[in-house]
Amino acid sequence: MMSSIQMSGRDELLERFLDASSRGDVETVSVLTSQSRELLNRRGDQGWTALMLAARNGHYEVAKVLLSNGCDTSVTNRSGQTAADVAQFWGHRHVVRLLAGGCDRTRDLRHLLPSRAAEEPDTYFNRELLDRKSDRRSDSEWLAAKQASPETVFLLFHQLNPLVSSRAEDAEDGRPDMRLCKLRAPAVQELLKNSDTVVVFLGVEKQETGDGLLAWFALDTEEDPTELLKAEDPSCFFLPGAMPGLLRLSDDDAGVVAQARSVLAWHSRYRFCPTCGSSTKVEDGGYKRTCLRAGCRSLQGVHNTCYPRVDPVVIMLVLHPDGNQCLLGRKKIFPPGMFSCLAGFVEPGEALEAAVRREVLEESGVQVGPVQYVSSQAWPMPSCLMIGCHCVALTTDIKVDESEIEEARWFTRQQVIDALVKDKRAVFSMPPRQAIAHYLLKHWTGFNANL
Ligand SMILES: NC(=O)C1=CN([C@@H]2O[C@H](COP(=O)(O)OP(=O)(O)OC[C@H]3O[C@@H](n4cnc5c(N)ncnc54)[C@H](OP(=O)(O)O)[C@@H]3O)[C@@H](O)[C@H]2O)C=CC1
Ligand SMILES: [Mg+2]
Ligand SMILES: [Mg+2]
Ligand SMILES: [Mg+2]
Ligand SMILES: [Zn+2]
Repeated sequence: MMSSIQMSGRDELLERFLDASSRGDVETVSVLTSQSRELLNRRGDQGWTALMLAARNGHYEVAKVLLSNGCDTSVTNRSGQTAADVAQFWGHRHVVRLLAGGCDRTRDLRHLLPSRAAEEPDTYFNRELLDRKSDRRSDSEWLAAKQASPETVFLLFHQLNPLVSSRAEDAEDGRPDMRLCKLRAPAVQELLKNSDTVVVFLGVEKQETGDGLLAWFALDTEEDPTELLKAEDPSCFFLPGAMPGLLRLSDDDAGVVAQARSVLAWHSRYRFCPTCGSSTKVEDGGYKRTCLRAGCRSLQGVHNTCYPRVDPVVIMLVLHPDGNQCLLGRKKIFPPGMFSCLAGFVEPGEALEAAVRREVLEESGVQVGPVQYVSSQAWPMPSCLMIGCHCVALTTDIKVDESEIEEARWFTRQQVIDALVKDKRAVFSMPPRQAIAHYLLKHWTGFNANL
């Protein structure tokens, strides 16, 4: 008898508590909460908690009192909805934001990520001019015949700098003003005779010509071949330095250079077997180096020492939780005034999302919540794959890692737009249009700006 009276007393208290929450009666909710904390997360007959009822009716102040008393935001009703889901469904955005601040912010912050672009961006270095024809790489007879063919195109590199000629007439701001020199077999005969010269098969032109498939190869020489090339176009020269020289090509040439330079750079650094130090032989049209020592471990099982390497790098535009600012940093080596996205190498045993969070925290002290992949870019310096992401910050205080970054700052959307259009009010300058950082910024501003 006693216990049933106690039970009904408790139920009555719960009824009053839920009713007050539902009506937005802050005072009653506060008083009852201080009397009995166990009411906070209890469900009523319908399976709803006080927080859900407050969320249903958009009672912000009630939700605040409940949260400040330690109410659990992860409790669900019979349909599996949290209070935040209820507030979201009924369109009470201020309550959604309040609840997101309490427990699972990730869900709400996701809304700040731009939606995917309708089309894949045609990013510099990504153009696939040639068909790589990887099935032909193991056909040494076919490759030899192609190398002897007078039609075949050879791209020459000297210490990884491509042979180019200048198109002075195009030397306007930002326009490509360098074109690759396409040599034919006689010009590279002497170099091909040298057994140290590595020749990489790049692929064939997508359009067939009269004699069938037109093949392209690339080779790199350590020795300066200028003497050998005297008979060729005297205006050709080796484009010095990776940056910014490699950004001066046409999109078609840049795509071929991305492929050729990365593979050639690998050959120049991996002459010997990385497992046992023995000599290696070049196979598969320059796409493989196999150890010559019988029994070497590199010849067994899955291994990554025989094939050209690619280093994944995450590059991310970090968005402020207010949705209107983004985090950019500058390295000492950047041109004055330029700020760009933070970036860093993915480490072994790390997912992309974890790499994004770690690198942003290391370089800026900012904690990152949701991460979204956007698009990628080959970056042949020497063989990075830039993996472009947008992500949203959970914290906003900046503490720069000075060994990597000189300065990092939040910039508003308007400031990014000013920099994009090179307005005179611009407070920083954009990374070059050829860099995926530029695209990540541009795509973000296009998201809901009335450009
Ligand atoms: N396309 C674009 O828009 C952009 C491209 N990038 C490219 O991204 C790459 C990486 O960015 P970054 O910020 O430098 O990277 P991190 O932030 O990871 O830091 C670079 C440091 O990591 C070390 N490091 C070098 N190579 C590797 C590797 N393979 N794996 C792990 N750590 C390594 C080096 O240290 P130590 O010198 O002490 O050995 C280097 O100074 C760069 O090559 C850069 O050119 C960067 C920004 C924009
Ligand atoms: Mg770093
Ligand atoms: Mg970095
Ligand atoms: Mg790093
Ligand atoms: Zn070996």
